[in-house]
Amino acid sequence: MDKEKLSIIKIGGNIIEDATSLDAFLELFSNLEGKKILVHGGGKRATSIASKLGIESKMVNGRRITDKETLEVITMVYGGLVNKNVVAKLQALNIDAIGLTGADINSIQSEKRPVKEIDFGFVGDVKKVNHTNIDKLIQADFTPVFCAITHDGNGQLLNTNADTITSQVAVGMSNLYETSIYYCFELNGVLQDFNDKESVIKNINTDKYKQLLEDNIIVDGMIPKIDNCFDALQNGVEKVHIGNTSMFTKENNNFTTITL
Ligand SMILES: Nc1ncnc2c1ncn2[C@@H]1O[C@H](COP(=O)(O)OP(=O)(O)O)[C@@H](O)[C@H]1O
Ligand SMILES: CC(=O)N[C@@H](CCC(=O)OP(=O)(O)O)C(=O)O
Repeated sequence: MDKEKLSIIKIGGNIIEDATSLDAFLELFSNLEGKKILVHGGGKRATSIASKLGIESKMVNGRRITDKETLEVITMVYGGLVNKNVVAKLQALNIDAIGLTGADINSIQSEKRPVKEIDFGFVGDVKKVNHTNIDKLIQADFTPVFCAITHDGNGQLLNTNADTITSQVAVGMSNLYETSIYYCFELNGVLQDFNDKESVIKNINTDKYKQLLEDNIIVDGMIPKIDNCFDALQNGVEKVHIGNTSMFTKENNNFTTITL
């Protein structure tokens, strides 16, 4: 029997910072048919609030060095401020959303990243997604909204990149569903020429990716994002797309699809 479809949609920090695009996105998300999960970032907001508190933010390879104080900030910002506002806005759109960290219903367990050349502090690498518990919420017609926080099973919260949460939750849920990932951000897709917002690369496979990296067309945060896409596809996820906030609507066919 064919598996039922499940869409896992991620919104990045730039969308969260722009109330108009966030509201427009949430409206489209609320109209999306079928079972769905939302994952949100919020790195920009964490950086600005940390700065107001006199805490400097340090990123290495797109990942936040998370000391004890920074962990407190990200817990308040991702788990509280951003997550609860998104949930409240979805409730206003008649979506019965439930906000979660990975500690809630033991949904995402991770392991503190081992210290090698860099000590990332309280950053977690995902070890186990509890697809059974997450599915209990979905089956009850709740819409899970995940923030970028996981736990280690021993009472420690850990900061985990929202793109990674997305791919790992999708991999876990692909035990039960035919899963598709939509990474939504402020651009139309992965661009061939960063100065031309219409130069969307329609398809990227492993060979094309190698070439784009060599040519320095894909840089910065896009590198770990696409690495997460390939990881998801290699581990059971059916489809992965990168595009703007309306990419999952029928009218929009201008986005990037990642294939192996
Ligand atoms: N070729 C490219 N096309 C589009 N974006 C790119 C490209 N190369 C690098 N990027 C960068 O990747 C960023 C998206 O990744 P990321 O920083 O993880 O953002 P988010 O978490 O908001 O999705 C874009 O804002 C852009 O600056
Ligand atoms: C470990 C790590 O780097 N975690 C990220 C989690 C938030 C995130 O991923 O937010 P965006 O999607 O908005 O970038 C961070 O603290 O920035």
